[in-house]
Amino acid sequence: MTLEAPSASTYTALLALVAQTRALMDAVVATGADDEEIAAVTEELRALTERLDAVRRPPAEVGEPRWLMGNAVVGAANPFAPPIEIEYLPGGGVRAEQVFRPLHEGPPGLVHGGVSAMVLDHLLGTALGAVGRGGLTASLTMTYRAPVPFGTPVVATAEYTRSEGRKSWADGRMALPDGTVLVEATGLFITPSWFPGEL
Ligand SMILES: CCCCCCCCCC(=O)SCCNC(=O)CCNC(=O)[C@H](O)C(C)(C)COP(=O)(O)OP(=O)(O)OC[C@H]1O[C@@H](n2cnc3c(N)ncnc32)[C@H](O)[C@@H]1OP(=O)(O)O
Repeated sequence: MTLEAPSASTYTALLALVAQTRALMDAVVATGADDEEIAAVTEELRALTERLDAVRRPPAEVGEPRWLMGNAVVGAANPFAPPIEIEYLPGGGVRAEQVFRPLHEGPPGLVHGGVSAMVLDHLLGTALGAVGRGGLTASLTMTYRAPVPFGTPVVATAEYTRSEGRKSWADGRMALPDGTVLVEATGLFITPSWFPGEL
């Protein structure tokens, strides 16, 4: 059985499910429960998974109202998404403030470099979308200057830099609130021929 696009009330219910699932994921990462308790919880989760998996919603199309709900960075319906809330800056560019969690760990106590790349990739793409230059990442170059901490706010920003035909570039970075730069990214995005004109 397949659902139509979720209604507003289903969407609200999904948000609650996702928030609870994020809490579950954090608990799984940190749990010190004994073997028996872990096995019992796993059995309950297996049953819950089967119930949710019994009905699937259709995949989203680019540009439809809820097309980013499953997105791994900003998706309201995706428990894996931190999620990042992106602010569009008046002078152009985008900004997101984020507190990463132990779920995003790479080296002990620090955020995984791939998570930083994922977040900055999305932010660069959003900065390009904001100026009508939406596209897919063709290359992404990361420079890691200092470890990204979790449990404390980190500020990510990005902006469009230039275009040549279907190719566009954007720069971005993650910094501590005092401006100390931790990670820098530059990306080339290409607008495929099938992309909608305005994103
Ligand atoms: C508002 C909401 C915003 C949401 C933001 C979302 C951000 C998330 C971004 C992503 O994560 S996207 C997912 C990861 N990326 C991909 O899956 C892309 C996979 N690759 C492709 O689909 C195609 O390779 C691509 C669309 C990027 C390019 O295919 P095309 O067939 O359009 O390229 P084509 O071969 O015609 O080349 C066009 C130009 O780009 C150049 N080019 C292509 N791929 C390149 C590459 N990888 N690196 C450098 N240059 C490249 C190519 O040389 C050429 O240059 P010139 O015009 O100067 O001759």
